[in-house]
Amino acid sequence: MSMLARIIGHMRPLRRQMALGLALSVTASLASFGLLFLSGWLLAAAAVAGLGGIAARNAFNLFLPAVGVRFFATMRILARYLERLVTHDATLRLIGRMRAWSISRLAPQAPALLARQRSGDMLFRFVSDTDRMGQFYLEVLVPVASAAICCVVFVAVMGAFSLSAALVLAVGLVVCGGVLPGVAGALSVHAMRRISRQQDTMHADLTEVLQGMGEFMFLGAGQAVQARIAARAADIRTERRRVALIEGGARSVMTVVTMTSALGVLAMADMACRAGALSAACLPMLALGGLAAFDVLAPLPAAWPLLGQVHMAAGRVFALCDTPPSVAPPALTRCPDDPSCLSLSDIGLRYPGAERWALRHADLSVVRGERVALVGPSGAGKSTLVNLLFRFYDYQEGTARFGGVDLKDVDADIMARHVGVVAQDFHLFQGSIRRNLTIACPTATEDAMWQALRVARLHAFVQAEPAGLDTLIGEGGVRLSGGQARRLAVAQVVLRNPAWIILDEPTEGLDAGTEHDLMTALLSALSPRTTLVCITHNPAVAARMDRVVRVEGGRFHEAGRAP
Ligand SMILES: Nc1ncnc2c1ncn2[C@@H]1O[C@H](COP(=O)(O)OP(=O)(O)OP(=O)(O)O)[C@@H](O)[C@H]1O
Repeated sequence: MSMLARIIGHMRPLRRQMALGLALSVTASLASFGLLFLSGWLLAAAAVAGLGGIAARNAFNLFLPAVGVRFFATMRILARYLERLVTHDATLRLIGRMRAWSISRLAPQAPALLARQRSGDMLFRFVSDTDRMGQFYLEVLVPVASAAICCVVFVAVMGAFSLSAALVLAVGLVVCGGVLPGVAGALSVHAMRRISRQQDTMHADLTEVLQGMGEFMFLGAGQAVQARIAARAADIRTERRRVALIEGGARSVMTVVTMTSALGVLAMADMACRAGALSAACLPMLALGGLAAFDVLAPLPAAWPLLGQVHMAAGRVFALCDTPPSVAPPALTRCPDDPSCLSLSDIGLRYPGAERWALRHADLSVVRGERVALVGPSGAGKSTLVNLLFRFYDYQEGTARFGGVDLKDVDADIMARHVGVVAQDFHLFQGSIRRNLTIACPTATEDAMWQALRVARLHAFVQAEPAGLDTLIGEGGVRLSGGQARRLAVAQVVLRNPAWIILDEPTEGLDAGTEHDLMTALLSALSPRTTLVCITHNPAVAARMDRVVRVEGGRFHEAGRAP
């Protein structure tokens, strides 16, 4: 299916509102035309009445065009206002729908998707590309469809007075509405593509710079990055200038064609008048109508290049959203019978595109209430256990059962209900400590929040802050130290009180005293039924667990049990 057909498919639920928007746009343009058309008649009527005295005044109906002019003037204002209201509302709804749809398609692909894509790129897809796809209705479909409908009406009205004038008008409208914008669009397509590509990369670069500003500075790469972004911005400016020149040129030629056509219409009407087929009073009416007809074409030079942009944006969004998720969703979702035991048997997991197996012939069994330390060299496959449990990546060999059901039948939402994780690269959200705790557990009371902070040994710090729970922690928790941020992540999990807790290096960045206090508070706060898996390089933390499992060569090796 073509890109535009797919966008139109997304517009289907809004079709009534969109059709109303188009109808209002057509009404406003017809009213505009009618206004000038009748104004010509009114001018002629006034002139005749002025020149001819009472007899002429009586012979010429001044009242009808005057009423018509007022009617069309009011109609134009009203229809234009309502059109803006309806079409903009429909566009915003369409953009909202496109965004919701793309998020629903992308969510099952994360985080495998993020391993392949730059986050700035993704942001651009969500914001600019979906915006542009929404503009298809407002800035392409409505102007083009409205122009096509109105032009047929204008030519028909003109034809009722003079066929030759209508023919001249039709030729002018086709040249201005079809040929010139089409040529301008074709000439600018290359520049538009380049702008789009450069913008894409620039947004991704900018996001990377904002996220890793410190690292760029440490690596002495700040100036090189700035220069790269400036070069892209300059390239975009040059291409924009080219597009503006092409569009400006098209508009200038359109003005010439408009004037020539209006003169042509006047000439044809004059000939008809001389031949006695038309009254002289109709001449100003047809001349002004001929001019007014071209107003409806004004948005078209911008609409064609935008169509190209919409096509590109839709291509990118659909390509991303159509990528099948790296892990197929369960055909039939099942809830674990007892969400506190895990059994892995002969598991083999290889990341997409990787040569090596992260886990191979791996067996592990963890039962309710156990406290297990996962230790082992860096890159051995410890954190891969989390990816496997949440099925961020699929395992290719063996069987895994969680709470008695096959892991392939449990989706990430159900897993999140039972398992709380503090990942190695945990993320805190912009805003306050309260907001971060509320995201983890929306129903948590203030007392529960303080209790969780106490277990995570963060309460003293939060109490000392003037804003307490409302202390702002900045983007990603930048206003917290590394150890404070990690303890807040631990507090989030404690607050959720899941049946399973997995902590990846929970004490990283903590001094020995705080580390000891945190583990003591955590172990005594957990219910004996809660299972705890601690991934750690710290022997002191491992020593506090019931069992130590060593991960090496992609396998789990029993390394000791507490007496
Ligand atoms: N998303 C990924 N895509 C491809 N390969 C990955 C990915 N995540 C991890 N790996 C690879 O899988 C192997 C196991 O990684 P894992 O993160 O499980 O190690 P780890 O034991 O937790 O290491 P560390 O103690 O350093 O955190 C490594 O060789 C790593 O390069």
